[in-house]
Amino acid sequence: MYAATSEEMRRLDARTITEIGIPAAILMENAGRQLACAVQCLDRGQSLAEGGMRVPEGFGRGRRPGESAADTASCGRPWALLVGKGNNGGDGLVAARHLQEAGIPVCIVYAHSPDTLRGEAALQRDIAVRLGIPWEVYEPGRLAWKGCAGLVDALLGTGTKGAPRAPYDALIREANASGLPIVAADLPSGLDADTGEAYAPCIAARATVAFALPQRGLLQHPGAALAGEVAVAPIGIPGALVEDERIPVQALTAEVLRQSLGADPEHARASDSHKGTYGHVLAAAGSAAMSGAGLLCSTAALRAGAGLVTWAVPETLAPALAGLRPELMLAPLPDGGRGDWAQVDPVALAELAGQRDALVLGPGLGRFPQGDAAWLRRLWEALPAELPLVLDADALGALAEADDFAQWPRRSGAVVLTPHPGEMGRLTRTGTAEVQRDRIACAMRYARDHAVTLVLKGARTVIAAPGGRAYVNPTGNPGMATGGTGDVLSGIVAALLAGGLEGPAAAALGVYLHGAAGDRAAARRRTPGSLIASDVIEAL
Ligand SMILES: NC(=O)C1=CN([C@@H]2O[C@H](COP(=O)(O)OP(=O)(O)OC[C@H]3O[C@@H](n4cnc5c(N)ncnc54)[C@H](O)[C@@H]3O)[C@@H](O)[C@H]2O)[C@@H](O)CC1
Ligand SMILES: [K+]
Repeated sequence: MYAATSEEMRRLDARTITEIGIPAAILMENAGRQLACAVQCLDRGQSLAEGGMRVPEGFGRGRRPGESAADTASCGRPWALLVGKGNNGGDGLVAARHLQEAGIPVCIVYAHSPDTLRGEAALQRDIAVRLGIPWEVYEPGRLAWKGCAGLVDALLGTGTKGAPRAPYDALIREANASGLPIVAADLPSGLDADTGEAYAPCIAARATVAFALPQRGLLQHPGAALAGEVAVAPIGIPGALVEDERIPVQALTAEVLRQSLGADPEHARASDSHKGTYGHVLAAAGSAAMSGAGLLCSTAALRAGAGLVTWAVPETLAPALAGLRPELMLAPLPDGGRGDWAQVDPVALAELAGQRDALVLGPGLGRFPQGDAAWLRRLWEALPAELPLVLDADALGALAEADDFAQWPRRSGAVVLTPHPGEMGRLTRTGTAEVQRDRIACAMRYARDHAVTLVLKGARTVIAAPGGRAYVNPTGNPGMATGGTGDVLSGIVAALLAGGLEGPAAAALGVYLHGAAGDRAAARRRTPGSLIASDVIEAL
């Protein structure tokens, strides 16, 4: 499912109106009707999914502590529709009419005088007046919130620029403080539609109805949390136009994996296959203090379906690591008796890797005292150009030391980088906060500029392909924020590369399976906090 920027959405709306000839009032009618439908779900004590609305994979959410299914039933109390002066407000006015028709009491609260509405929104205002729907204009501190069943946030939509100004700011604060369930029209007011960044203040919604396509900002935190459960509602924008717009960002689903990326989440195997069919991974990972990272990475590669996995280690460490996992082969590399990677010749590692189908480098390597970028560059140049490569953890630290990575010789094989936000901040020479501010754009830019597949980890991991497309993963849970899960992911991706998938497909499928395994593993435990990385491997 595509996720649009506000500019892409504006273009789609405009083309639907001008090229196809569907009047704007019809789009608004469809949007408002779907918004009313969501209110009716909550009014019946149902989630949007339970009420039959289309909630894509990963867009649902459980109830927060203290919430019950029944706490949204109106019991004769009105739903207040908070209406801004743009078209988002117009959607709210349409919803008010449909709710009144359905016998649900409503009242309209205009942020500004209703005289300020224009176009289709003004049309809806006039209809609401003729139908006798009660209304008032917001005055700070004067609203009787306690008498309401819930709120509809139709204040600001995709036409918003920057933080909500008066009177929206005060109204949003009062709405959040009321504790009432809020259904947001298109996106929570105060959310940056493109980045998912929340301005102060921002509506914290129980549910959001995204019109036609979800905004990009709904895919990333904090937007994803502030939107609550998200239903994506068709409003009449033709699918052919959406395809024609060539929107680069998609929410990852099993269907997107199969259709856009040619990767099968079911991982079916041909009956006449053999271990050679599934490739041989070389995992260069682990050191004296962090041998577990190497074990997790190579075991995950086995569980993810690699035909064979060899674990390369500095030779001094090999005796202690032999036999930890009987299915693994061990490749000791001369280390001058020091037991660390800094003494291992990168050319020797490249020779070993050249006989395999994919190399994963990085988990638990330890940082080298100096010159690690030079070490990595020597390896990069010694490796066969077509060999698929995953760089993770300490290998990314080494890469971040290089001033000229964009000028390194391009590889014909896949290169997948799997940074967490801190590592990404170092790779981009910005910082974690800057990366997190607009994760999707940051990942897309890096992938394009460096011709790599970039996996930006964290809640709602972003997979950006060198060709410009990006995918946002819905699977996974906070229990996976524990040491070693990253090592597991890089092992999985390496296995999928060795099995023959392209970089973006291997990365997207790997992230998806990793999260899904984490979800299964968390479901088996009493609290997600007790999840450990080995559980994720066992759940693969
Ligand atoms: N034809 C269309 O374009 C459709 C649009 N629809 C709705 O229309 C919305 C977009 O409508 P608009 O483009 O009118 O914009 P909005 O309804 O998002 O509101 C923009 C209004 O808020 C003001 N504003 C902008 N930034 C502000 C800020 N930071 N603080 C306070 N006020 C601010 C603007 O001056 C403008 O009056 C969508 O989100 C969707 O809900 C739907 O009705 C479907 C069809
Ligand atoms: K809104």
